[in-house]
Order: sequence, then structure tokens, then C-alpha cells
Amino acid sequence: MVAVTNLVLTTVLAGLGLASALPPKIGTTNIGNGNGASLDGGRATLKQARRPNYRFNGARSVYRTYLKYGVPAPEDLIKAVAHTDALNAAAVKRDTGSAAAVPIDPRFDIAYVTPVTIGTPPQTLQLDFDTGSSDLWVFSSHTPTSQIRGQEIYTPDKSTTSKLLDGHTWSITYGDGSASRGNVYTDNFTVGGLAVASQAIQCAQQVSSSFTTEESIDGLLGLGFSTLNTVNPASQLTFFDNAKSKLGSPVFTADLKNKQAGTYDFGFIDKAKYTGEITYVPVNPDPGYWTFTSSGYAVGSGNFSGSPITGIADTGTSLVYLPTAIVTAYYRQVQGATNSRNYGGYVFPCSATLPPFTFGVGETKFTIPASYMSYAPVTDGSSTCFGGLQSSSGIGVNIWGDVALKAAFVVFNGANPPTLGWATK
Ligand SMILES: Cc1noc(C)c1CN(C)Cc1cc2n(n1)CCN(c1cc(N)ncn1)C2
Repeated sequence: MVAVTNLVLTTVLAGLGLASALPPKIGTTNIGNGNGASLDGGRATLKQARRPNYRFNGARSVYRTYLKYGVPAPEDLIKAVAHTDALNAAAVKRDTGSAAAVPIDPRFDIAYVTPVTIGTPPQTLQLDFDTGSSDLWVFSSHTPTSQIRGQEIYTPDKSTTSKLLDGHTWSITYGDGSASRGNVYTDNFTVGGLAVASQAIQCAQQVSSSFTTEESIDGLLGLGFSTLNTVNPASQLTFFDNAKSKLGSPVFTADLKNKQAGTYDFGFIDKAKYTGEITYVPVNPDPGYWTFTSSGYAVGSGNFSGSPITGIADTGTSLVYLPTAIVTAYYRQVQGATNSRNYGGYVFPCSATLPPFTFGVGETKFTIPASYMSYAPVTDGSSTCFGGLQSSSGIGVNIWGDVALKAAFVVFNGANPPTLGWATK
């Protein structure tokens, strides 16, 4: 019992250490402790500061009263203080996750994949994290073998924690016409050490040819708003929405890179990944995408045009798609550029000199280097290249895809209301 009392007492006294963080009494001289206090001719002004993650402990308040009047605290009260401390410690949310975003082709940033684990024992798949959709779907043991070409698959029957979501189906079609559909399980799911139990895992029973031929992508992880999820009859939550309650901060960040691996972080903002300040702008979640308004653009060293551009931050789209007027202004500066019906967009000689493209977020300017603006040869070995900037006129929404996102550090803030944070890097 003594051991317990000592332990409990130590815990409690250690806990009391928090009390000394209270601002000192007015009138004392040593108040310059950086908490915004100021002394003015015998008068003092103290700014109150919220202590992050402070959790009330009622038992400790009673315990302090016993101490104040020199009355020995009963055993049960000391235990209650420690018990409440333990509960508070468990309640403070502090899970985080961090995982690599690896280009599926080292030569061109078509898309990025990130390792995830599903089930018990864990099955590892490489998923395309997509802020432009909200379905988590995977190649699986339910996918016809004729539609699988090298992809890793999830086999729910090999997982002791998988559960069929009986009668639930899904079907999704992406902007380029690629599509998939299937049934639904729930299972344990982790990304970079961040775990969600009972995540909806949409198993493909049918995928379109463009997914079959992309052997590096084992599925998608939607990071759009859950309102876009296609599961019927009950739509499912995204991994981010399921994980939010465990995160110290309801955010994830994208640090995509040019022709090299970047990272997705969950629950924290890594100051080492950006320079300067983060500019936050409002997000309209109603369309289900991370929809924000850019403050304008400039082509090369030309004047910055302050006309607002509303569009979506979309990690699942390779290119940038903007209004035709902006796109034609850009390619007017590129020798030999044409809008090719054959190739379905603006192309130019791979040897052409390209200007950089600058876009604004609030007062901050982000410049996409010229090298990012040449996406890839139109076919392997061709001397004609496909532009990283294309017209959005056929899509109906402006899209800031990977070509733009890899020029910035982007915070997807899932608080209420949601915002997007942009920083240079
Ligand atoms: C296209 C494409 N994009 O990345 C890859 C990889 C490809 C081609 N690849 C052969 C097949 C494919 C097609 C798609 N993907 N993968 C990824 C999701 N897609 C999106 C997401 C989204 N937010 N918006 C539009 N489409 C369409």
C-alpha cells in the first residue's frame, strides 16, 4: 500500500506542478515571464492564456483545499486525483500519421501512391490519396483476375477483423472516364502509424481498363468530404473523417514533390516542411471538394492579374485545369504551342522554352517552375510534349492538381469551418 501511496502521491505532486504555471500574484516584480504580462508604475496587466490540452481535475481542486488548510487528504481522494489524471491523459488526443507519397513513374508525376495496411494480419497496399474523391476502394480477391495486372489485392477472407457490410455496394466514375464498382467490408486500417478500426474498405468487383493497366495503383483513398462517398444504401466516412477524433489537430498536409517522394502527414503540421507563414483561405465544402478561391495569376514575369479563380485542390488529378483565357495567355508565350485535337490538349515541342506560372493564395504568390509545366511526351520518345496546364472548359470546375500542389506545402484543415493552408517550401 505504501508503494501505491507514494506512487499516487508522486503522481499528484507532479500533477500539482501544473498549478505553478498559473500567473504570479499581482505586485510581485518578476512578472516578465513572456506570457504577455506588463508592469506599469505599480499596476500590472496580465494576459490570460488558455493552456492547450488542459483537462479539469475536480478531485485535485478538493485536494488543494486539504493542502491549503494543512488537513491530511484521505486515501480515496488521493486515488481519485490520480484516477482522473489517468483518464485525462488518455483523453488528450495525440495520434498522428506520416507516410510517403511516391510518384508511380520516376519520369513523370502522373500520380503518387502511399502505403497503407488493411486487416489482421496487416495486408499492405499502395493507394492513390485523392482529395478529389471520397471512396476508399481497393483491388481485391473480388476483382476478376482478368482485370488484375500486378496490383496488390486485399483479401478480406484472410483477415480475422474483416466484416462484410451486407447489401452495400458502390460505383464511381472519375473525370477521365475511368471507373470501378463493388462491395464493401469494414476492417482495421492504418496509414503511417495512424490506425482506424472498422474503416469501410470498398472492394472492387469491376475496374475499367485504365486502372487494370496502372499496375502501380492498388486502389484509391478518398480525402474529399464524406458527402461525396458513393456507397449505397448508407454512405461511408473517409479515413480522415474516421481518424479526426484521434488527432491532436483535425488536419492532414500534402507535401508532394517533383519526380521524388513527398509525404502526407495526419494530425500535425511539420514546420520543417515549409518556409514563411501559412496562408489560410476559406473552403466551400458543399460541392464535396476542397474548393477555394485563388487570388489571381501571372504568366512568367508578366503582370499579376488579380481576377479570382475558384477551383479545387485535387491530389488525384495530375495537371492544372484553368479557364481558357488563362491557358491561352500562357501558351501564347510558348513557341510552337498548339491546342491539339489529336492529343486532347495543349502540346508544344519538348525543346520549347516555357515560362513559369504563378498563382495567388491571399497575398501569397506561388510559382510553378517552368520544368513542372511540361508534363510528359505525348507518347514514349516523342519530341512533342503535353502541357501541365490545360483548359477546364470541358470539365466544369477549375482543378489545381499535382502540377500546382507540388509547388507548395498544403494544409487540409478539417475543422469547422474547413480551410486550406498554403505555404512556400
Ligand atoms: C488520369 C490519371 N490520373 O492519375 C492516373 C494514374 C491516371 C491514369 N491512370 C491510367 C488511371 C487512373 C485514372 C484515374 N486515376 N488513375 C486516379 C483517380 N482518377 C481521378 C481522380 C481525380 N481526383 N480526378 C480525376 N481522376 C482517375
